[in-house]
Amino acid sequence: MPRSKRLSCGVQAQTNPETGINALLDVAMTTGFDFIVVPLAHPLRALRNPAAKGDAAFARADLDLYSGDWSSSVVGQISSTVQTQLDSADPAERIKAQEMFEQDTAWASHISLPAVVLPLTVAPVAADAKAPRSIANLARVLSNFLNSTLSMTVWVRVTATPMAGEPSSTEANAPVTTRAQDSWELWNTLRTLCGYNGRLAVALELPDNLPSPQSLARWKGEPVKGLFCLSSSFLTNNKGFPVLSKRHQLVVREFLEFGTQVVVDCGSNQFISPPDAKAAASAAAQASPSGKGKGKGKAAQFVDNTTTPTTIYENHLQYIGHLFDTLPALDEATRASSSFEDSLQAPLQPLMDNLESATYEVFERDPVKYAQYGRAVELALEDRVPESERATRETVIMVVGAGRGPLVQAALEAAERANCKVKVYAVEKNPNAVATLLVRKNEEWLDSVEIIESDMRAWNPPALADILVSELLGSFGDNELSPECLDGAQRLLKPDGVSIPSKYTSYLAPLSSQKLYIEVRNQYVHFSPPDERKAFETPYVVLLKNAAITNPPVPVFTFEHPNRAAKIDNSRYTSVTFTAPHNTTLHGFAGYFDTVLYKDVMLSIVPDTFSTGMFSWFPILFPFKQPVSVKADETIEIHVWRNCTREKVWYEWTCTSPISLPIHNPGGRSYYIGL
Ligand SMILES: C[S@@+](CC[C@H](N)C(=O)[O-])C[C@H]1O[C@@H](n2cnc3c(N)ncnc32)[C@H](O)[C@@H]1O
Repeated sequence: MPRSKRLSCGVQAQTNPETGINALLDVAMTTGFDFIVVPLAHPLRALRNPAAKGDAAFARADLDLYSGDWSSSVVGQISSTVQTQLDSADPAERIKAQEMFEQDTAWASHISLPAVVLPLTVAPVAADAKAPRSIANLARVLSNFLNSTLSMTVWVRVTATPMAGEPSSTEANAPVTTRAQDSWELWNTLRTLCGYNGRLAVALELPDNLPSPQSLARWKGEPVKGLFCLSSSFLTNNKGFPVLSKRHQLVVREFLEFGTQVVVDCGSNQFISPPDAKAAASAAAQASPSGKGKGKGKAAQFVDNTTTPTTIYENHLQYIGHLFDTLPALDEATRASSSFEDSLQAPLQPLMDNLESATYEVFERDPVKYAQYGRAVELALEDRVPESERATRETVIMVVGAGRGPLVQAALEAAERANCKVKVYAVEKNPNAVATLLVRKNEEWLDSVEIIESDMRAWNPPALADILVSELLGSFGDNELSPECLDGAQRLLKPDGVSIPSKYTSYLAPLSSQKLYIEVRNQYVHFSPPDERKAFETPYVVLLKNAAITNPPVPVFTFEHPNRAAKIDNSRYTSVTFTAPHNTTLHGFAGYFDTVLYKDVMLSIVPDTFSTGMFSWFPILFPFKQPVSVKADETIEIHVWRNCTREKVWYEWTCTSPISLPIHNPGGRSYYIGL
């Protein structure tokens, strides 16, 4: 099945000062690239004096390209000297760097570029340095820019380096007086100083020598918009084509799955376009009917003064295209849910609210959930009724919270498979869903099913049930009040009756995600009146994509049914600890659940035991009000409470190590589930 997201690939190349940017863009577009990355400053005018009048000529003339090309096909690169000089000890150098930065960004805004690249070099620091190099002034100047523009994204270009404690590839040769800096740390500092601005993103450069998979995994929670592949990282295969090492391939594929744009960085090679580059480009376009560089078998053209360029790095582009095309096919579940990736949803409240038709329809498309329920009912019937009595003895099944009837249907089919005579009661409190149930009874189920419009906690049944089937589970297991509803409904069950599900457990894991932190912060507008505190004291259902889970999830709360305790107490409290595998910044924790329907028939959204193909539930996010910096090997301690009164259930949560945060949602002041 084809992927829905398309590949977007750019090229970073030098322009010929004589023929200019339009020739480069023509050749890049003819090759099939989507955009080019070029310095904002004109190559011949880069040595400039921004303070001097008339120096605006530093830039490329905006007349070189149509405005549509500037705004869709060009990413500008800010002068790389700026970032180091902005924090120079020399005030004159600092001021000049600020002027250059402002000149670059003002010009980029003038020509409406969609993004600019800000190189952030990771220079080695003195081995005895207490802190990495300062970037405070860079962050201040950058913040001022980000707060003054509404549309442009800044891609902070950093090389992927080993994390603290891991040897760097250059360390062997480096003088002992210096140590390598960690680019993730530098980025983490920069985005923190810039107040987590949503238009600040990462352009990650893959060095020829890749750091460990663990070092690279940290970028999973960061907004990596661009992945820069150096032309020097490409090897030549035995057919003469450029290919990447296995490890590079793996990393590029992972980022392609994220929808990251790839940029082939041609380094400092000069690509000299001929004076009639347009003619050459259109000739190339004719040779390649799609005009998208599909010509086969040509070696990448290194263009120099003596060669007529028609394409640049065509085979490199084809190779990236090949990596994209051979990504694993998306299964039905992934395709169905891809539009929900990293998008926050309020958890359902099926008890307090009446679900809509479209919500039921989404549930009913799940190919796994109902099959597992059917299997569980079938096994329970076989266990309860001796084979000789199955055709004659009527077994009572109650589906409580029947919705539009998929579990009723699954139970009937299970009974048929088990050759068992059953009477099914479908209990539902949503009158709109009951209307559908009645139609299905009249047209499909007839006398085998009775429809009861009632709250399951209030209905008085004509007979007790052998099997009580329900699906009242949320992403955190108990968060849609399955415990309270089933405790109220277990009167309907025979003393030896079976509840499906019989047990469910919630899990949590620490999470790092700039994207989700910013999304939560932006939620304040959805509260009336707008309220940032509420935004951070609300859990959200979210299909996690641009998020890094730092440690495997651990169990939190378990509920079992029926619950025959003399006094039922569904309040819970637990604290869980993790050891940070590396330096990171936490933005909350992810919640999951698994459930035992019957014996070994399970459903799970816990990553390690996930029920493949199921898409009824996404994880839940419990955000932290403020990012929490954690050092490798430090203890992360998270506390969660489930609180109950007669009217409502709510969670409170906090973190007490490595720092303490205020308790989130005390008394359920921002978020609760109504009973
Ligand atoms: C998550 S939906 C599941 C619906 C259906 N069983 C399915 O799998 O598609 C939960 C259903 O339980 C119903 N429900 C929740 N609490 C209930 C209660 N106390 N009594 C009766 N129905 C309830 C809701 O209206 C909703 O239709």
